[in-house]
Amino acid sequence: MTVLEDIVAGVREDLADRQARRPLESLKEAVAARPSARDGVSALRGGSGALTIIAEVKRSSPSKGALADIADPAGLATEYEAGGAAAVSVLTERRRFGGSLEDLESVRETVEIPVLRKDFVVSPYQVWEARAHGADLVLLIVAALEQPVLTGLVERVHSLGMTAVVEAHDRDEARRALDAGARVIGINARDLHTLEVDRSVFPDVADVVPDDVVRVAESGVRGPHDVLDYARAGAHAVLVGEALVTGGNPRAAVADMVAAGSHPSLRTVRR
Ligand SMILES: O=P(O)(O)OC[C@@H](O)[C@@H](O)c1c[nH]c2ccccc12
Repeated sequence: MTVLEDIVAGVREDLADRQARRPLESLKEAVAARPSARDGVSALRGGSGALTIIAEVKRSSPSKGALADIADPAGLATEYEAGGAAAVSVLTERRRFGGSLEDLESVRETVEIPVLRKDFVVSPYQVWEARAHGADLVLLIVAALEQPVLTGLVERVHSLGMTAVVEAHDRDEARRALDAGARVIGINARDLHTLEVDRSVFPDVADVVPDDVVRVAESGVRGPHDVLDYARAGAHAVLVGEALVTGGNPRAAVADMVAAGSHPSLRTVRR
């Protein structure tokens, strides 16, 4: 079993428990009572042509173990927003990442910027759940999904007014993401089967993603230098977790990355 398969097996068990406790009808009622989702595409594209930052609330990871306690996820998200983040990503997977839907809910209640549910979504139930707890964007991982299921989930996310961030790790997966109707593609430098990070994945995969689709570079961003490299390689947005939760000053760390992403030298290379 690869790491990804192992994580998804655990996710399916937890999902079955939640489904047994709360019927889909109840989630649908909660969704109907919510204000509409915020526009994730506009937020990630930014206004001025500068690269945008998605800052992640991440307690632990399968590759590094515990990263940060994060007793107050909403407080952390507020720091991210103050630093200039365009969106907040909240890990909701419990077993390996220490997240929860309560984290998602509390972040959504606190910040004005769009919020991404980061999890291993395999069923429409989780999409309803995401919206019921306030998500504006939902991650879908190509490597974890058969093509018809992926397409169905993208449609469900969009039909609920949210934006799917469809994650790919190679060119074939990026083509599958486009075929499934993705308007935002996350290009993950980390291989979810082995957990290896390879920053050369982004330029290789970005090549098959047209300019009208938002390109998000994910994982392994250590600081402003990596942000600048990804911007030069054509990223519209960069998703950062570990470097922000372990650095001690999340607001300043985001602000430094935002500054790197608006560097004047980028104006000639980016659209
Ligand atoms: O902590 P990092 O290396 O900055 O990575 C953040 C994010 O890209 C990573 O958490 C991630 C990317 N894709 C995922 C899919 C599931 C869980 C987590 C992820």
